Amino acid sequence: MPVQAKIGPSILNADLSNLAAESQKLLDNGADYLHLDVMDGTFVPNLTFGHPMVKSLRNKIKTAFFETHMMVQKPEQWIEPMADAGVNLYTFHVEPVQDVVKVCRQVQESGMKVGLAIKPGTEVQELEKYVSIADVVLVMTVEPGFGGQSFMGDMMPKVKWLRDNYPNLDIEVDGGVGPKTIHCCAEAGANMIVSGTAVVGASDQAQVIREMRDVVHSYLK
Ligand SMILES: O=C(CO)[C@H](O)[C@H](O)COP(=O)(O)O
Ligand SMILES: [Fe+2]
Repeated sequence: MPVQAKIGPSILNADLSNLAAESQKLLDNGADYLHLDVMDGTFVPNLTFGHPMVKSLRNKIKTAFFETHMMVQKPEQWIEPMADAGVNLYTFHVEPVQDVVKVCRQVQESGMKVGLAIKPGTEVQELEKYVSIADVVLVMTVEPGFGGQSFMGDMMPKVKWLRDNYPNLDIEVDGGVGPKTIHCCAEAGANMIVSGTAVVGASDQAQVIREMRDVVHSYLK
């Protein structure tokens, strides 16, 4: 099936004390899914929230598609709690994991889709052996850990390599993506766009989301 253009705002830099309202606003403004950044203070030098928060959010927002971006040292540890919390797509980094295939299977057996993420320093070919089992691959365009960083355009060859080799793969980019950087992401072949600061901080969220989706759509064959 041909891939679709989807915009998934990251709530990392939103007002987390008001997460349900902030999330609902993003969805009302046209977000296709929510990207929830989970950090454990070990895999990355920052700490956010875990499954209790995601479960509370799910209790308020029943139907939206939730992705958790697991920036954690032991992704296998959080599969069951996140499935129970109502997560739809469990995206984890391959770097700290010994047996990526096994963790992918565990995620899928728990009822979630599985995404595989790579940090800027990781070769895209690392993903090649897992593409057939992954539902989504995520190419980080900043060093994971913090929102509001500058987009790394030199990650685009990874996206292009994936799109050239896997025309029907869901390819996600995350980090510093907004109206100024969406064109090169879309041209390289990304179709799932995570955008935090540029969307959350916009005076007209709906317009920014629509603009980015239109740009991605224009590059899809
Ligand atoms: O995974 C992340 C950081 O590790 C965030 O999803 C990402 O940084 C989004 O925020 P922004 O668009 O502000 O960069
Ligand atoms: Fe993220």
